[in-house]
Amino acid sequence: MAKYPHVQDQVQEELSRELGSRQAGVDDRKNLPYTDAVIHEIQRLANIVPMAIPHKTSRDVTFQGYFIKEGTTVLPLLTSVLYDESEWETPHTFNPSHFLDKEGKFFRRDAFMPFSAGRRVCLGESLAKMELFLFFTFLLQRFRYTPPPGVTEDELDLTPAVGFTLSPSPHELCAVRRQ
Ligand code: HEM
Repeated sequence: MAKYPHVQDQVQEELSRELGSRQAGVDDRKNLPYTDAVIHEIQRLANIVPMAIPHKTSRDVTFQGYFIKEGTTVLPLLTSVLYDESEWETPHTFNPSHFLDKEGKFFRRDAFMPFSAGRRVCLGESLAKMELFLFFTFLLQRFRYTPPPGVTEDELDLTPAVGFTLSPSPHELCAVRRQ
């Protein structure tokens, strides 16, 4: 967020306008389209589970012209969908407009699948979405985030640490209490 101060301003403006000093509840999501779009865009670009979980075909299957034999290990590459250049206007750039229509209303995108898809989709999807919304709004209502003194936004290295998941590399950030 610190690298995108205008985004932080717009989220905080929407939170103040719609909620005043009241804390957001899960039902507020529909009244906070910009905030919702920002959370979705963070999840899309952060791509924290790039390879989902390995699966195995339970029978022979032909998928998009390719024959896949029963018992084949399949790794769904979620990155290929979340960064698909034919699906997203700016696939490699943070852009909440990916989830906003011309009137500024939130809209879903089929290519948004950080929780994967199908029968083995993440079981915790609803819980995780609820938690992300409540944590994010709670923190943005109370704090403004900036780079540490002496560091410019361009100097912040947001390159993730790569493992089974992509997670933020250790870095310092200031959380300044809002009035
Ligand atoms: C932002 C948070 C989360 C993300 C991005 C995420 C993403 C994923 C992904 C990509 C998979 C693999 C699905 C597949 O193999 O096709 C998965 C599986 C799973 N997730 Fe999550 N997850 C999150 C949070 C959670 C939470 C909070 C829980 C539980 C409370 C949870 C429980 C599970 C379980 C049980 C599976 C295995 C489902 C199965 O194999 O049938 N996840 N998750």
